Amino acid sequence: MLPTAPNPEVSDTTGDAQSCISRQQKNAAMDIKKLKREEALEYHAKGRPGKIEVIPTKEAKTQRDLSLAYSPGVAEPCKAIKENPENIYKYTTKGNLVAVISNGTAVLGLGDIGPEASKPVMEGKGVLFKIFADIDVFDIEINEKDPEKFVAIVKSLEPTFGGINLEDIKAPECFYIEEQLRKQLRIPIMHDDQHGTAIISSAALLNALDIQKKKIEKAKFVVNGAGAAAMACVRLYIELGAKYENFIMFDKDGVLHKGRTDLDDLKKKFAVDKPDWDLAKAMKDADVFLGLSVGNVVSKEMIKSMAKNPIVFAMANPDPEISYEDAIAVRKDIIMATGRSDYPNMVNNVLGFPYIFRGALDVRATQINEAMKLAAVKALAELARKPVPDVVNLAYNLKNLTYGPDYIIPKPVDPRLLSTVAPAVAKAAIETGVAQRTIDNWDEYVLELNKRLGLDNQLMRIISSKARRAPKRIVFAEADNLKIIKAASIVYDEGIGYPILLGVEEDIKRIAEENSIDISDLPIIDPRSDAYADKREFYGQIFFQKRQRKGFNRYESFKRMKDRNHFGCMMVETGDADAMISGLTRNYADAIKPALQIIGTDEGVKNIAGMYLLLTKRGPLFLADTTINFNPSAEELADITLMVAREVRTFNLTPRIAMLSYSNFGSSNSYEAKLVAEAVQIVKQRNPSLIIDGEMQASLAFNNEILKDNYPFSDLVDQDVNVLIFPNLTSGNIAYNLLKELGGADAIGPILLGLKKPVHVLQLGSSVRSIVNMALIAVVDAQMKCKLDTEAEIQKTKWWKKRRLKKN
Ligand SMILES: NC(=O)C1=CN([C@@H]2O[C@H](COP(=O)(O)OP(=O)(O)OC[C@H]3O[C@@H](n4cnc5c(N)ncnc54)[C@H](OP(=O)(O)O)[C@@H]3O)[C@@H](O)[C@H]2O)C=CC1
Ligand SMILES: CC(=O)C(=O)O
Ligand SMILES: [Mg+2]
Repeated sequence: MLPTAPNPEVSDTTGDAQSCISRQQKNAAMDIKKLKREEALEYHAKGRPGKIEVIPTKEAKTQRDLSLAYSPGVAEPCKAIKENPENIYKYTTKGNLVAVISNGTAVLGLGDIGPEASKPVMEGKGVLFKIFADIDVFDIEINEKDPEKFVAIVKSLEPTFGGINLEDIKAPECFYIEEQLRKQLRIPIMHDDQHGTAIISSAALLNALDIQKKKIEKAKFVVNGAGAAAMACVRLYIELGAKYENFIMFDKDGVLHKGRTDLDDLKKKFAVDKPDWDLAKAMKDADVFLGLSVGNVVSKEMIKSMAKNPIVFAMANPDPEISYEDAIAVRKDIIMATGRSDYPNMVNNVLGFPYIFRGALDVRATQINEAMKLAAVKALAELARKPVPDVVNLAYNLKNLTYGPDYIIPKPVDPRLLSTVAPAVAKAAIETGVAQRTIDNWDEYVLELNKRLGLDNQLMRIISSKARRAPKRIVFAEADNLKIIKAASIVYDEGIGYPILLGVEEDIKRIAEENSIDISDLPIIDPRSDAYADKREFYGQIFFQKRQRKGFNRYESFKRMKDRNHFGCMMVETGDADAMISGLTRNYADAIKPALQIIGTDEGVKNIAGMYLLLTKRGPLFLADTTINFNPSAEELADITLMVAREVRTFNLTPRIAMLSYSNFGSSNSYEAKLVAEAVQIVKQRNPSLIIDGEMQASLAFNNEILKDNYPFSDLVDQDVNVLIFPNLTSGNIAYNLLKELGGADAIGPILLGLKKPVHVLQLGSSVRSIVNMALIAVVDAQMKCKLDTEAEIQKTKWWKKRRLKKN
């Protein structure tokens, strides 16, 4: 059976906006839960072990570079800094470098697992600093529990860093450590588990109280955990108006009560006269539960007993005090948040530390003070009440995320976080006199912040969200290959598409089993088996009709259907699938032939072409033709350019095209140079509004100053070129491979342009990641090409939804 059977019983995720959000988010949660231990370990181990590396920012290639970077040149900045220590910010990385420092005594909710075992978390924080705020990080794990000695070690690191993020250090030592370092150092210090958590949860709390129509002064709080995070949260809530007497706190030995002799001074402040109270008793009629302790210590009954419209922040990581599902199952009127990214309302300090440090570093603040923290709270709370940009909805596969019970705090991928929170923090630092630098032009500062985020990250997010919004059925023609099986299972688990595996069932299942990959949900089709004789017959007939006067007789036509590439293409052609991916194990020309014979080119397209998308540091770059046309004529080159321009627009980008050659604007009279110039003219005639110029050398395309000075007439002056069209296949292919291998750019492709339906052919030996990327492109391509919003299309995918629901 082929996966075409629609199933009308399966209901779609419609309903009112709220239930739609919850449902979609829950499905996303199910996908993430499938993350296996092995996957997490493989992620960390593969390639260069760990998650971060150091990359030089200056050229260091020639003898002269080396003399500048190191001895003798390096002595000059040394002397300049000796003369004026402020110069350290001018000549070194200090101003953008933060230390993430831990002794491993309170790592997530895992407890005292030691400095070595804390390193993956600290590296992870480094990654988040970088991707969300462009801050560089050294993670430092220190084998020292004694607070005095720990302070001395960290203090000695001040010359290196612009700021220090203390992390996962247990209470009460963390209080003393932070206090001492704040007193002794002149750079911003923040214990993230205390203040990052307090800031984020305060913003979420203000919004949750607003939605639940509760007043902070009247709210009754139960706090489980009395450590670093819990104490800082409670203190900030009190600053925001909560009352001391409305808190009851628990540590691992039970309620903090006045009869206990083991309490430190801070805990004593929250001790109550209720020695016989347990968590269950305290939860009755409470308005707010705050969990910063360990996983699974709160029961459904406790949640049931809370006051009307309860607020539950179960923030222990990785497992919350009570699961999202259990909490919402017993209370319809609840606002529920966890520290996890896979449920609604992620209340996690990742929403704060990158932006708080960005703001503090940019004005060279000497500390992170209360005003800066409160500014961050306000900025975050207000941001959640504003309309959500499409890119956030897309990233979470949602239609319309709006302020309400399931959205009380911005999502971590929200690009506005950086440009909202960092300026708020920087302004507060300036106003309270702890900034050593000021910012005069705030608009310019916001532009600068946005630039730091980099377009390439966002582009992949957009593509992946677009794909996940309407997943399509993808045939993988070479499914007896481990890389394909791995990629197909990722495609399925991440909701990118619905893979169909072609090949011998036994072989595919064996490979999957040997490598512990769960493909039990994925249909396997063996085109050679008797079970598909009817399909072969049906496809063979169509193939024969298409090719009978093009060299194929009846016998050959039917025989071809045993070949997986032909069978897969026929599936796409007849609507039994939406896209095909092949080519991992075959040469490119062989893999592409069936697609041309069966699917053919789009209306008005004479020749197909191949394009690569390179994710470079300066943004996405599209290169064509890299795979198909050996020596295109001027007319053909123009066709290729127009196809590329169309495709680039599907990524929501404006194409800015440089037509490359070895000469600049007629500087050579050769046939090759003139051909490119002619192609430019043809394109300009056919689409006068396109931003395009040439013929030009590649270096000119990226050197605006030289272009402006020497060729001020060019359409590309002051344009960021993002498309390179090559004069022939040789140059295109060589350039793409060089950029990929030596330039370190991530490459996605080759993306086939001009076919009527999406078939994509991988390069021999592509990695799992590039296969998944290709699947993303194939799904987006299929969405454009098969009018996905028709009822028939929706019906086709329901078949799959039913499988997924059954499985989960
Ligand atoms: N979502 C987020 O952004 C964040 C979440 N967290 C999470 O909060 C938790 C605590 O972290 P942190 O404050 O840094 O760690 P600490 O070690 O400083 O504090 C842990 C606290 O939990 C208490 N505790 C342990 N077991 C229980 C229990 N069964 N019942 C009640 N209390 C218990 C401890 O009691 P005792 O004092 O007696 O030892 C201590 O007070 C972790 O799970 C962490 O992942 C932390 C920071 C941010
Ligand atoms: C999020 C975090 O910092 C923690 O769980 O410790
Ligand atoms: Mg932490």
